[in-house]
Amino acid sequence: MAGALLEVKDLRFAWPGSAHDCLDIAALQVAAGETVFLHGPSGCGKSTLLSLLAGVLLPQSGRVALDGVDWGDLRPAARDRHRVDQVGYIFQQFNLLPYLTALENVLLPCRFSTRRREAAARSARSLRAEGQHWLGGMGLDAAVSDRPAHMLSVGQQQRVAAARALIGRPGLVVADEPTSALDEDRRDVFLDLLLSACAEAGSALVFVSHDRRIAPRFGRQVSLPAINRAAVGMQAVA
Ligand SMILES: Nc1ncnc2c1ncn2[C@@H]1O[C@H](COP(=O)(O)OP(=O)(O)OP(=O)(O)O)[C@@H](O)[C@H]1O
Repeated sequence: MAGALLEVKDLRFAWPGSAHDCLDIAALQVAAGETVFLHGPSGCGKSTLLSLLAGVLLPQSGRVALDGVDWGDLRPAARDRHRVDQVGYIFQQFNLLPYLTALENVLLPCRFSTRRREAAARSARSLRAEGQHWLGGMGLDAAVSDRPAHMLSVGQQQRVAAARALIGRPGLVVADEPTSALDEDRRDVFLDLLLSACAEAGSALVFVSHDRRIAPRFGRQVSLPAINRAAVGMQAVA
């Protein structure tokens, strides 16, 4: 894939103290703006792979490059900068700061990333307006934006986490099982909003879930056991 946004090549990763590789992936590429559904059974390494894609973990060998930059070539501070510039992360537990308001949570990446602050400032009259734009894009009205995160429902927190991932239009959004706490209707509404917001931002999306029913909503489906040479025998239960 020419000019892939995300490129994995000959990646091998073992958790410290483990005698076995958790992941051994010859190649995986994601194009700019592409939406990828990553699935596989519990424990097969989906969250570990997301951490490697986002430069939170480094492989023992091989290359993981985002926007042409190999995470392994960066010192820790530069890695943190590249991550906040280029990656929006939606965690399973959302990881909002509880005493900040919804809007303050959404604006956090702009505090730490000049690139995202400038991108946000180009798009709206003020950062506040841009934060509200992404909250609105995730179906949250202005009344929610000034409420502390700990006073929001689970569904609202999840939408705030998505708006925070999207502000400043990072190249890549990764989402780790963000729909696992939702019923089917709310899951579908959330996915509709997230997919349209990623399209508007021009962000690629790598979305992890056990729930294969939502797979057709994505541009591409990737079975982790199918591409992981360390996962002998896992494919049968994927
Ligand atoms: N911090 C850690 N230290 C050591 N081993 C870990 C750590 N985190 C995960 N593992 C191990 O790595 C393997 C892959 O775990 P991971 O959480 O990536 O799987 P997963 O596919 O995301 O699972 P699930 O669908 O249940 O969330 C598991 O065997 C797990 O025990």
